[in-house]
Amino acid sequence: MSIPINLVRGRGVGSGRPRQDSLCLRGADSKPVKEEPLSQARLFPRSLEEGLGFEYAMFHNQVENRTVCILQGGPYLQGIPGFLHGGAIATMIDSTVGMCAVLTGGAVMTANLNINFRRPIPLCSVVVINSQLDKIEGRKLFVSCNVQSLDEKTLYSEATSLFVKLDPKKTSP
Ligand SMILES: CCCCCCCC(=O)SCCNC(=O)CCNC(=O)[C@H](O)C(C)(C)COP(=O)(O)OP(=O)(O)OC[C@H]1O[C@@H](n2cnc3c(N)ncnc32)[C@H](O)[C@@H]1OP(=O)(O)O
Repeated sequence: MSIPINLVRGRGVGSGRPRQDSLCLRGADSKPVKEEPLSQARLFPRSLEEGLGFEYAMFHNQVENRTVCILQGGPYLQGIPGFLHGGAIATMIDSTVGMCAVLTGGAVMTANLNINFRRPIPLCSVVVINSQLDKIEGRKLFVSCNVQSLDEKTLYSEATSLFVKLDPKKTSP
């Protein structure tokens, strides 16, 4: 039986154009004091020049509630010389499990993200992030993932996450 795999979008999600609906946070307590668009705002993984940062494509399986990301981290994402920065890995893990949660549950936000970094990821290598929805409890979606080499011989990272569906009765971010 063939399983439908939907291409979410090549080279990241979103158009790459600046968003017009962001809020500006000002003041010592960082509370939003005035709503105004940030014309330069753009999706974080899309914020670096092509080929230098996050190069990725995501695929979502609606039947199995799984999202797969093929990722190549470019030279601007270096942490320890020759290897990807842990924050860059966390960004793409959050984005992949987030995509899985959004396509399953709609408007959600990351409430918790736990990552075990098992092996360093060589800069500019291609890795696969496999995520799946584990369970739903009320507004809570639990999504886990692993990061592996293309040949599946190397396990680079594992993560678990909790996403919470936004409550329309509460103030949305
Ligand atoms: C497509 C693109 C994908 C992009 C992916 C990237 C997504 C992101 O990075 S989002 C940015 C990072 N996340 C944030 O900034 C979120 C900040 N946190 C918040 O806004 C809120 O805490 C939010 C929305 C997560 C939950 O708030 P709220 O709706 O008030 O939920 P609340 O009523 O407190 O809790 C709901 C349930 O979740 C549980 N819960 C909430 N937070 C946590 C937590 N951190 N750990 C464990 N459980 C939690 C509560 O215990 C409660 O459980 P139960 O229903 O069993 O009693």
